[in-house]
Amino acid sequence: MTFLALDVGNTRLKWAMYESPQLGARVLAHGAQFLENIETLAEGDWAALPVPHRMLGCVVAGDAVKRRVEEQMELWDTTPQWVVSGNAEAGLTNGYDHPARLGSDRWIAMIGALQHLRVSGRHKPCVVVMVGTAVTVEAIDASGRFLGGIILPGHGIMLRALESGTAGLHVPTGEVRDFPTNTSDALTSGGTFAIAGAVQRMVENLKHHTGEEPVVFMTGGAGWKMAPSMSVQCELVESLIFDGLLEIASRRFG
Ligand SMILES: Nc1ncnc2c1ncn2[C@@H]1O[C@H](COP(=O)(O)OP(=O)(O)O)[C@@H](O)[C@H]1O
Ligand SMILES: CC(C)(COP(=O)(O)O)[C@@H](O)C(=O)NCCC(=O)O
Ligand SMILES: [K+]
Repeated sequence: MTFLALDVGNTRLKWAMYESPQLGARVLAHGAQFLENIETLAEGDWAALPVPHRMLGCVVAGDAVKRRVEEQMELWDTTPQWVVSGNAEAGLTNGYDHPARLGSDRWIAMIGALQHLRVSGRHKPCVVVMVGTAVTVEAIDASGRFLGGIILPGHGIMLRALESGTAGLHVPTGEVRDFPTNTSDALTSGGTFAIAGAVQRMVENLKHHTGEEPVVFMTGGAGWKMAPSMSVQCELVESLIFDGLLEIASRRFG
């Protein structure tokens, strides 16, 4: 029973086709497209794929984008199913004031993180960092309760905000340096330290709250860029959202 997993963020649509909707299922094909290229999927990347029997996805890019994705899925007669954040799912409980208002990508990445903790036999609090268009940093206690999380701008938005709000900050991308001595390095290091510092703060908050050192997972399109600059130890798991989608799919369709 083939299974298509979709993660539609504010910059890119990421997809993966699996042999079955089960944890550990073999990946048959995967890819990513910028949102402006969604219309190429049915006649491009997806044209030669086997028909997915089931589909599960998350979309945080708005209803218009969701409709454009569903149009491409008309290639098959597979019903699109989109995850929404709830009160509880797959061992995770939601501490948000309005659970359904939590971004579904955040909810699913946390479910993926709990799955990683389970298979490695660790019963610990964890922090989940997603570095995409925006950056999110979530805190989960050892019982699987999502306590809360923060949202900050990603690298691109930080740079664009500074460029558009100032006269003198139109410069090429720089390097991350401890003590930047030019504008390019100052901007690149500033963005990187903002994210690394926010994660460190959340780790401290959670450690203080639970009395235990949390496990830190990081994911998202720009996760690899942040990894060398993190000030706390963290595990880079590129597939966290897909692992979460597979976990949910296993329970719903498996
Ligand atoms: N090859 C790449 N293509 C697109 N974005 C990339 C790439 N490598 C790194 N990035 C960074 O990742 C971010 C997009 O990550 P992604 O996880 O796709 O975001 P979202 O889930 O919000 O769509 C971009 O802002 C960019 O900084
Ligand atoms: C925080 C987000 C913008 C992250 O989006 P992304 O960077 O993955 O494109 C998204 O999860 C979202 O729109 N959340 C809804 C608000 C909330 O989670 O509180
Ligand atoms: K995302």
